[in-house]
Amino acid sequence: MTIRWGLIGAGDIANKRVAAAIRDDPNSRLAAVCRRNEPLLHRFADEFAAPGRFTRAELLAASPEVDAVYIATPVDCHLPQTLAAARAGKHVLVEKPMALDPAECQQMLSACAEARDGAGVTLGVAYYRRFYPVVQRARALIQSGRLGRVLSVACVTGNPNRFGADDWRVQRSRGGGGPLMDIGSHRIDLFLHLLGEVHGVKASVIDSPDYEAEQAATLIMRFAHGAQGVLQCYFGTVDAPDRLEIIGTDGRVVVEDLNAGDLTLYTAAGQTHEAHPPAGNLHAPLVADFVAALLRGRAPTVSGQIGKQTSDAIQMAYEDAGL
Ligand SMILES: NC(=O)C1=CN([C@@H]2O[C@H](COP(=O)(O)OP(=O)(O)OC[C@H]3O[C@@H](n4cnc5c(N)ncnc54)[C@H](OP(=O)(O)O)[C@@H]3O)[C@@H](O)[C@H]2O)C=CC1
Ligand SMILES: O=C1CO[C@H](CO)[C@@H](O)[C@@H]1O
Repeated sequence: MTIRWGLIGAGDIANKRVAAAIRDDPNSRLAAVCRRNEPLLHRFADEFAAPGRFTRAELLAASPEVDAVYIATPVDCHLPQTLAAARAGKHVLVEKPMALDPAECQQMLSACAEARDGAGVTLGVAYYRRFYPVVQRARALIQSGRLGRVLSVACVTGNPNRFGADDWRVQRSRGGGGPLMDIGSHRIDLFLHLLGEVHGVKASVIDSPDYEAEQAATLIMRFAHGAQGVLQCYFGTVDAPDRLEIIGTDGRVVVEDLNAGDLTLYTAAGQTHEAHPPAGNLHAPLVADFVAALLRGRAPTVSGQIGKQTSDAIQMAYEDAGL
């Protein structure tokens, strides 16, 4: 069976990765695209050979030619567009962060559970970093006991863009926050994947002189087995740091650049280097996993419930920082 996708949002990430991931997936077809700018809509739909073209998300969602909707719009659109898709009985894979706050995530979960007269539709969130080979290797090292008792996982991330106040990513009403929402969210999902449930969050933020959202955020999180997660995230850095370090009582793992995938393992026996680069389009395993979930009747790896846990942690952080 082939999943006929409707893609809502045809901007940066749709153009760079999402449409190609759908086009290249053997069990998927890009059936329709939606954005409000009509000339750009046709240009995008022509490039990816999508027959259906819509300027209103609810019309795409209602199309009988669409089985599942991929939402790649600014964060404030995720809730209304998920509700429209769920009401039309369509499965939803939504970009990260899942929504502006946990209350919105809950509305999305409820709408998807109640869809199709209570039978429900599948909801997934695009935290694709779980599929990185280097992340899978780091998780296996933790689970094998090779690192001993894990004391902490730390991530540093930055985006060098100098965002202006008119960019949705730095407007609380449109992006929900700044770097914590935009790039910190990916790393919180990694912490959840590596360490389990979050038990508490302490946070501090630095305001930006140029826009409403924070420019920097530092979080210390407590996880289920007592380990801590330490997250630093920034907008306006000189380059794009993307570092992971795991410290255990018997071993330490350093991944200088998660997108490159080189891992160094330090143990009492010395250090070893391993290469686990991601293969091709980073969104391809995410789309393949969601399609497999639909075809096999299982939950996607990053379900809506899992995606909401990151939003819960972000809300705890903003509250602790007094925002
Ligand atoms: N997973 C990842 O690594 C990445 C994820 N993202 C996430 O993807 C999402 C989109 O980001 P990005 O592509 O950078 O954003 P852009 O601003 O580049 O693109 C947004 C797109 O959404 C469309 N859009 C906006 N409002 C509506 C609406 N009401 N109805 C239909 N279409 C609309 C815009 O077109 P128009 O104005 O014509 O409607 C545009 O095509 C965000 O959640 C972001 O966090 C982004 C980058 C990387
Ligand atoms: O990983 C990413 C790359 O940068 C983008 C812009 O800050 C993010 O939205 C995205 O999640």
